[in-house]
Amino acid sequence: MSRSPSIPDRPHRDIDSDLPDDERLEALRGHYEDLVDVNEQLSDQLDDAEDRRERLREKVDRVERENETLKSSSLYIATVEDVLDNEEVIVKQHGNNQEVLTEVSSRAVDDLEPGDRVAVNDSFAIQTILDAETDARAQSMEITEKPAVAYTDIGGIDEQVREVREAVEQPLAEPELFDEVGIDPPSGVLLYGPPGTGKTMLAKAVANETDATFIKMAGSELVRKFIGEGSRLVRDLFEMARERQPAIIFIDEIDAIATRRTESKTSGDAEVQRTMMQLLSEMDGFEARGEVRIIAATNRFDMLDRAILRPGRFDRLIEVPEPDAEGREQILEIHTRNMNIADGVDFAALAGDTDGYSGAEIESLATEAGMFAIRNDRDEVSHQDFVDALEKIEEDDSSDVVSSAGYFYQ
Ligand SMILES: Nc1ncnc2c1ncn2[C@@H]1O[C@H](COP(=O)(O)OP(=O)(O)OP(=O)(O)O)[C@@H](O)[C@H]1O
Repeated sequence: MSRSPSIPDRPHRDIDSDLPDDERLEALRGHYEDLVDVNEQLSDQLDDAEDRRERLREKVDRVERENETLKSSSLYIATVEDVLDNEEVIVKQHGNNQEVLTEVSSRAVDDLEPGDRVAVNDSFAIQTILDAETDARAQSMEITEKPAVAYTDIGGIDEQVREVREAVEQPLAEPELFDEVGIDPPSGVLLYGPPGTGKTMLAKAVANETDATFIKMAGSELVRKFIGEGSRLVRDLFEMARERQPAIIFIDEIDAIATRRTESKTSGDAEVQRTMMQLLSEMDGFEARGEVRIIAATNRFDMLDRAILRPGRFDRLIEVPEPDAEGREQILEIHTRNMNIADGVDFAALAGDTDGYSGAEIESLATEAGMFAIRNDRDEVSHQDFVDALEKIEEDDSSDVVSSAGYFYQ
């Protein structure tokens, strides 16, 4: 706090009454000038004090108003859509989907990100950012405005890319085609196949190509991490997609919530069952020609409850298999695009040596080969680096088997 300025001393002069008249007059004039000086200083100080009082009064008014608003009104929940440069954000109120541009303080703007849930008052001023704990929804969903995956980043599954484009991209990009012909596009697309073959990539690539928001939820997390909240979160997932449409909902590991019904009736099973029923009812009430498309993925097709495969639900099944030799070569080329590759690296031969490798494993092979080059002080990756990397991966894999077997038999 600034200290008040000190009050100037009252000017004082002893004027000798015996002085000749002209000298006394001179002394009195000097005294008068001192008085005028002090008067000016005091009047400046008074102006300053009045300014300060005005500023304080404004501050008190503002705090009182904020206090009143907080006391008197309920707050509404909204989602931050966009944070602009000039301390403004766009929020969308839940329920009526009204989009509003609102100002925030420079302090608060740094804490806000698109996708955050906030509480706003009647005039849409943001009062609180709902933290992650209040907001399991934010934690359970991964929302990406524009995923950085293109179709050209996906190798070896051209046929699957074509099918997904037809079932997901076309209804979003050219809905009139379906209107004209008078058919509904597939409601949901189920990608199934071994881990690491590009299912998530495919879903992200369609979102990217169609400028749709990508909203991912992992089935396994719904049943393990957000126990008791599964069905609410599924409802939120669809609501979020409608708010942000065009959107692609991607439910990974759908088998975790859509397993075949077992005989056991534990409370955990009942909870999973409720989550699945919510998913089915969301899908049944869904506008097939709308701007939200649903993709799910599983590595355990055999375990799925057939109820989710009925027409109007996941009615387009696309198998994403492990890549064949040609596919592996393409994937190797994709993952070495930004690497400094020496002449003489034979991708076709490497593809032949990696039978049974998934796309994800081929990506690790490329990274491992790069590590060999670095270890040997080279900035170019040679064919031998790939061969060494392959050997290391196979060794690591076989020691994994030994250790897991050891653990199993303990
Ligand atoms: N067909 C592919 N082409 C290029 N890269 C691939 C391919 N498949 C997998 N990858 C690489 O592996 C990573 C993991 O792939 P992705 O997450 O799409 O697999 P997934 O099939 O969804 O696996 P999971 O079933 O384990 O979720 C990708 O980020 C990518 O780098």
